[in-house]
Amino acid sequence: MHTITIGFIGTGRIAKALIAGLVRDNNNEISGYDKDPAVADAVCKEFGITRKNSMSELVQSANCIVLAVKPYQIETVLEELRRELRPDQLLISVAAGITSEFIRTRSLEEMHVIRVMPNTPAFVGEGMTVVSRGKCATDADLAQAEKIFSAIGKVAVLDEIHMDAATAVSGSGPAYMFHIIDALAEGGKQCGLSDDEAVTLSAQTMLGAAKLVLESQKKPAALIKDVTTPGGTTEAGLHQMEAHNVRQAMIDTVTAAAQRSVELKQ
Ligand SMILES: NC(=O)C1=CN([C@@H]2O[C@H](COP(=O)(O)OP(=O)(O)OC[C@H]3O[C@@H](n4cnc5c(N)ncnc54)[C@H](O)[C@@H]3O)[C@@H](O)[C@H]2O)C=CC1
Ligand SMILES: O=C(O)[C@@H]1CCC=N1
Repeated sequence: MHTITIGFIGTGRIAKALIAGLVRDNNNEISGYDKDPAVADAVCKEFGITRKNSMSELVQSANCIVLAVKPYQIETVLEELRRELRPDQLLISVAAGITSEFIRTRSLEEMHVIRVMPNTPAFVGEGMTVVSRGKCATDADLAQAEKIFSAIGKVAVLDEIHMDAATAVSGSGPAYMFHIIDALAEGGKQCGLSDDEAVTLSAQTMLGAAKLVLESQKKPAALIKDVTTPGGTTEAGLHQMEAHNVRQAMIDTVTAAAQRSVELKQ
């Protein structure tokens, strides 16, 4: 199989989750550079990847470069990077809100850019990654990106116009799911479970429910019916969810995150 050399600029939290998943694929040769040497050191040692001492060193040795710095740091990184880049390299950005055109116009005119929105469950091979193609990226580039990210979970290819929505649902989504797991567990504790028991019951229930949605042909509303006995326990619980308008709270959560993604472009 063809080896892909992937270089990470920024080895912070999302890079770490991606690297943890990507090292399991032997076709990848991974390196990392972070301006904070302690951060780079820790990740490179933990996952046995090559630590580069400069951005220049990293760019020279990689055919796929992943920008994994904060959105506001992208412009500075590109200023330093553009002199080193080659048009045969693939530039992948995971930065929320930053468009592929912003990246192309600040790198090389003909740069092949792919914008990606991953999420932290990549760490355990259950990532959801949304991929979109920049102006000069080819079918082969898109296929390459799909191949890389399919090693760490599911991949969806969407037009870039949908990136704000994708960021709000699956990029930020794990945080909302952790919040719900924590709240479900807290309810369990208030009803007498220990902390560990409550978190296990809650998290495994989230996992199983998600799997059922993905693997059964049923819609969530039909699956709710399968759990709910008229006059039973689920119905009593669902009345509370409706009284507190949990559904609307989740919708507002996603629209606020998507709006923030729009603002990050400015
Ligand atoms: N954390 C998450 O769940 C997700 C984050 N993202 C995106 O990933 C990007 C990174 O986010 P996090 O990993 O959460 O942030 P982070 O702060 O944990 O990591 C960013 C890293 O970049 C390094 N860095 C900053 N400037 C640099 C430079 N000039 N050269 C080399 N390294 C530099 C920092 O030292 C830091 O270690 C952001 O743009 C974010 O929008 C996307 C999807 C999910
Ligand atoms: O909170 C953020 O802005 C980033 C993007 C998606 C997840 N974390």
